[in-house]
Amino acid sequence: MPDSPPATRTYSYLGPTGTFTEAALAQVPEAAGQVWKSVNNVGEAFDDVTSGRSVAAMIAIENSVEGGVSATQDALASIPNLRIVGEYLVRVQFALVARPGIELKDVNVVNAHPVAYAQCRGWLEANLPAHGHIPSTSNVASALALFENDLADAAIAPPRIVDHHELNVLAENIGDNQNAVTRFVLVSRTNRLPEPTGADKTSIIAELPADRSGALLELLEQFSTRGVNLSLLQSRPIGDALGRYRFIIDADGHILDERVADALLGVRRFSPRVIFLGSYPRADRAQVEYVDRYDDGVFIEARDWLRSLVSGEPGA
Ligand SMILES: O=C(O)C(=O)C[C@]1(C(=O)O)C=C[C@@H](O)C=C1
Repeated sequence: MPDSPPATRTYSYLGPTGTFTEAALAQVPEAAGQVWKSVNNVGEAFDDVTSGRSVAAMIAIENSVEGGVSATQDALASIPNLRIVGEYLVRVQFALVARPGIELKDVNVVNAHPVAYAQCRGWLEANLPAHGHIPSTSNVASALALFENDLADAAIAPPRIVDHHELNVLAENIGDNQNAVTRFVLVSRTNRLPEPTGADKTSIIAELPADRSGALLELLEQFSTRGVNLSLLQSRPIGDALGRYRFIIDADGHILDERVADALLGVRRFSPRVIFLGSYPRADRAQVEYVDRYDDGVFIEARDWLRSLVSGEPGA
């Protein structure tokens, strides 16, 4: 009997087609040929994953100019059983686009996704100092809205939008930093850990014990005393009272690396709430560097030594 074809899998992404999020999803080999579901916001993407409608969602988590995407970070802290299984980088460049007939001098109001708007603030202040801003759900939705209503005169959008829609570029490269990059994560409900590659990242969210002086230092010591480098440390308000924060942490290495596992045990002993978001290959595939005394073998040898002392092995 012939094998039945494998069931198609659905991946959610912030659409419509042409967004940077879609460009990030295009980097996922397993998503090729599967169903790509365009959603209007990050909440909808997470909902697709938790309900099982999608096997995974591609979500923007950090921009090199604007910083962390708070909607993503807060959702990861509040929705249980989510895992980051991959990381992808997309260079972001923006153009100011408008319908034919509109010139730069006619622009009073601009449609833009808030994260994109924040990355073009300098250009807007210099070139359209009196402009108004209407937030849109994505970089492509901003441009398409120009065909749906007259609320704005122009939109901030990816430059290639003009290949697919009747729009003109009023200004190219309006981002304040020409090297801007957005970091995306593929989020799923799986409990399976991606294999360690030697070029991995581990993401967690940890809260500090209340009213303890030096608590943040103690949290960071869990990593530094095991030779684990951090590539992200960001605070987000927990939201229930002033002065209460949780910390989003990206650590170099995989949970199956002894030094990372040991650091996580330390965090778990100390923090009232720790969320493990996943260990996954780094987008840049850069090998994690660490000094020899934090190698797996050193941890294993020390544990074996302790075990032999406890079990009373002769010569221990
Ligand atoms: O994917 C898109 O194009 C988006 O509109 C989303 C998004 C984001 O959420 O950060 C993605 C990349 C850019 O930095 C700005 C906006």
